[in-house]
Amino acid sequence: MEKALIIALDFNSLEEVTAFLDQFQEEKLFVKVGMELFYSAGPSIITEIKKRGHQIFLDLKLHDIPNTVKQAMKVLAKLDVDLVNVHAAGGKWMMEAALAGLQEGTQEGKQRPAIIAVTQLTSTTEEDMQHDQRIPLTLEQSVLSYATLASEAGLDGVVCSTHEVEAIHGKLGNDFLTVTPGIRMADDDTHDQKRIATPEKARLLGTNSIVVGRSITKATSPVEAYRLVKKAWEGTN
Ligand SMILES: O=C(O)c1cc(=O)[nH]c(=O)n1[C@@H]1O[C@H](COP(=O)(O)O)[C@@H](O)[C@H]1O
Repeated sequence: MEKALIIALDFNSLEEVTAFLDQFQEEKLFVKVGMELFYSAGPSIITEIKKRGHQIFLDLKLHDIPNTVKQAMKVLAKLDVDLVNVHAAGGKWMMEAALAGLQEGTQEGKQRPAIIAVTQLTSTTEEDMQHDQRIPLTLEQSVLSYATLASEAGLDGVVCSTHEVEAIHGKLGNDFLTVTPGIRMADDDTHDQKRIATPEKARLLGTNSIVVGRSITKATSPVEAYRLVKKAWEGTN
């Protein structure tokens, strides 16, 4: 997967998505469809976005017993998406089953969507993790351990914060994808995100792709905000 700036389309209707995308005219984007949009608009939202030529990260963060995740992935493979995800906390068998389902569901001659595992959410601090999940490790150790499991299961990469990217690439190589949300420009509201970085910092740390939602979608001018983030991410400012 090419390095990308992925816009999180956290809207709840096709109308809102269309109004947002129309502002970008012919420009081809990489967008993320998450739970809010998928649950409200249904699978046809994927066809609508694809018709416009955009790439899609379908972020449903599957986490269930291996058979359930495998069968769900088989169904998702029929949708024309480029990237999907699961929670690494579901374990290695579950991740192997997710990959197998995706492979089985992908039509012959078509490319299988890339699959990555969420490690520790970017809204989680080390203290939260140790207290709520009872994991007696540093946050980086936990992320690295989940990333190693995901790699052993044959997945293409992980969702993590920029703070763990160097450790992951150091252990698992630069081809193992790191997709990092929690991206904010220096003056932006951080909202519920805890492990954050600017797009410049993400680039310098070697992140493969960044995910940006509210800093673009809630901006007064989303197109202008997108251009600023893109320049910083690509190092062309
Ligand atoms: O899997 C994700 O995309 C994800 C994982 C994670 O650890 N943190 C995280 O914020 N996300 C998603 O990335 C997006 C970030 O949105 P903003 O905080 O608005 O930029 C949201 O759609 C989240 O669901």
